[in-house]
Amino acid sequence: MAMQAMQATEVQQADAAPLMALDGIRFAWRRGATPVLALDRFHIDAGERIFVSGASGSGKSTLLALLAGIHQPQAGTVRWRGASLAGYSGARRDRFRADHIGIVFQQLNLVPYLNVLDNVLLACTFSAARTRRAREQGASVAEAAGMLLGRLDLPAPLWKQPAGRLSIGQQQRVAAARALLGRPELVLADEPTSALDAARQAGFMDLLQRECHAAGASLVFVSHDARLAEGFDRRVSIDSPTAEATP
Ligand SMILES: Nc1ncnc2c1ncn2[C@@H]1O[C@H](COP(=O)(O)OP(=O)(O)OP(=O)(O)O)[C@@H](O)[C@H]1O
Repeated sequence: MAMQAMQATEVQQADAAPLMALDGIRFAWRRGATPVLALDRFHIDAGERIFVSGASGSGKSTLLALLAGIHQPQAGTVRWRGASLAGYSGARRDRFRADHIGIVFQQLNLVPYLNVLDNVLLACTFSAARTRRAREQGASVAEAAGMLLGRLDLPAPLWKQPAGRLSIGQQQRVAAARALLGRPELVLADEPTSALDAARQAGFMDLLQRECHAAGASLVFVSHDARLAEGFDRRVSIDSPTAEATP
């Protein structure tokens, strides 16, 4: 009975915890060097859309790498639904990322010689959980990918084209579809609009926010361009040395 009560309490705590919580974070590239990122508190609630601004070199990409479990801080805690990632091996962090996080990189990171559809399907290659959730979105993973591509204004005639032959704007939408396939709980975007003109930037921001909302995903979008912050639930600046990123 006592055990059942304890398990119930743990479940309640996990439910109450933010989706992701960074506390007391200090990250330096070399041991003993001055931290390039110092964040006292950065919490992400489920479904929340956060815009992170900061000057070039302020640590925005570093923050995303910590959220994605690519790097680990020298001090502080990174928790996912209340559970610390600190004891995870590299392989377990890779699996955690594949299962729960969609990433749109600054350089997009598409495989140029693979076709559009295969680039999107890569999201599920390393994750049974993403594959299962994608199948719930469509009759098959490929159908779910096609539905997403369609909603992102990439019609079927483009799907068999090598990704490297698409325009930058089209490639950005392919990268967004890959990040969203299989409904990850968290989407991270690292200045993916920097190569677009203002009108296309606005269009892409609308699409990304709309699709994250439809999937129930939280979104952390980093950019030095504060004009893109419209429509987000919260804005956070990481320019100050120990940014306090509370609502
Ligand atoms: N692999 C690395 N090794 C050593 N230092 C690095 C490495 N990557 C980034 N840095 C340094 O860490 C600091 C933060 O870099 P980061 O890329 O996180 O900043 P950013 O805010 O994303 O910049 P930008 O807006 O220009 O992309 C910078 O001083 C940068 O030079």
